[in-house]
Amino acid sequence: MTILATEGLTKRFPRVTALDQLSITVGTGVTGLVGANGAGKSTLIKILLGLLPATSGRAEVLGMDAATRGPEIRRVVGYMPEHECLPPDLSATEFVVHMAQMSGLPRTAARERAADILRHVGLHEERYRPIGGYSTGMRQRVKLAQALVHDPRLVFLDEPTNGLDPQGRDDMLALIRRVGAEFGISVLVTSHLLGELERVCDHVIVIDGGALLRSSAIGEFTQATQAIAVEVEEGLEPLAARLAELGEAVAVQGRILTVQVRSEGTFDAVRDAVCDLDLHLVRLEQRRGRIEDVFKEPAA
Ligand SMILES: Nc1ncnc2c1ncn2[C@@H]1O[C@H](COP(=O)(O)OP(=O)(O)OP(=O)(O)O)[C@@H](O)[C@H]1O
Repeated sequence: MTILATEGLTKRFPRVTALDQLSITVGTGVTGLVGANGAGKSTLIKILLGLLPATSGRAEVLGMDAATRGPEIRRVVGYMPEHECLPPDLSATEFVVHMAQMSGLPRTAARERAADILRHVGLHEERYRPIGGYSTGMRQRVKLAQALVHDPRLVFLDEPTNGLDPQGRDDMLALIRRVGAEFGISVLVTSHLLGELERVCDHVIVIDGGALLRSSAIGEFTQATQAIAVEVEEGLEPLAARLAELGEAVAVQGRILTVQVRSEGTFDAVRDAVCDLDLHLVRLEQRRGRIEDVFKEPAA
């Protein structure tokens, strides 16, 4: 089922083309939107919400034209903006209750719903304290809670892991996975890091300079960008030669041999070659794809 689609979507600012003839289709589940800073991710989200007019082309969300039906779209879509937007003097509870009421819930229902959602995102006693004293991780959770409080069908999360430490990132990614899997809400989440989106997304769209670079199910993506790094005490060259003979794509970089994962058999081939040549293995690890690698791949 199509959740949103764009066709030839273009947005020109006076000095820059932020979106350039972008045509994408997004289905249910968790979809990652990846691109370097300035690639046009936030601009796309604002157009989809009906907050910014496109220069040309079309954008549709849940079957509604974003150019004319922004308020209706915003009623059923949650939005977690990238930038800091929280009132420091209010508590998380006061703020999220307010946002729930703004979306039309009566006060009692708004209070109940806010308490539930704040618990789901992992804010407990601290939800009664002013937001001004919160850590970045807590603030990101409040932003996520307000995006979910009106029980949307779809949420747009703009760089939700920004500014978080590694543990905070992992927690936020796990939360995003739960939003998609347990709450059944479709998610469009942006990041400039492909590696972190790989862990939570069903589908990934990569944009660069406002244009589509690639759109694939996550399986195809990781396969295209996966590699194994092998280090042995001695005998890296013979190992590389053996694997090349077997048809594997290998590259030696210093003490590390990189083998592209082209099929499930690649892991076995590396293991068997190391055994056959009687080499001492120091390291065998999976390399995650980096966005730079994807940028070198032709668009699918
Ligand atoms: N209101 C605006 N006026 C002029 N230029 C803008 C405006 N909004 C965005 N841009 C420009 O459009 C391009 C795309 O910006 P956008 O914020 O969509 O990128 P992004 O992929 O979300 O990156 P980031 O994560 O850094 O925000 C950038 O070159 C940006 O400077």
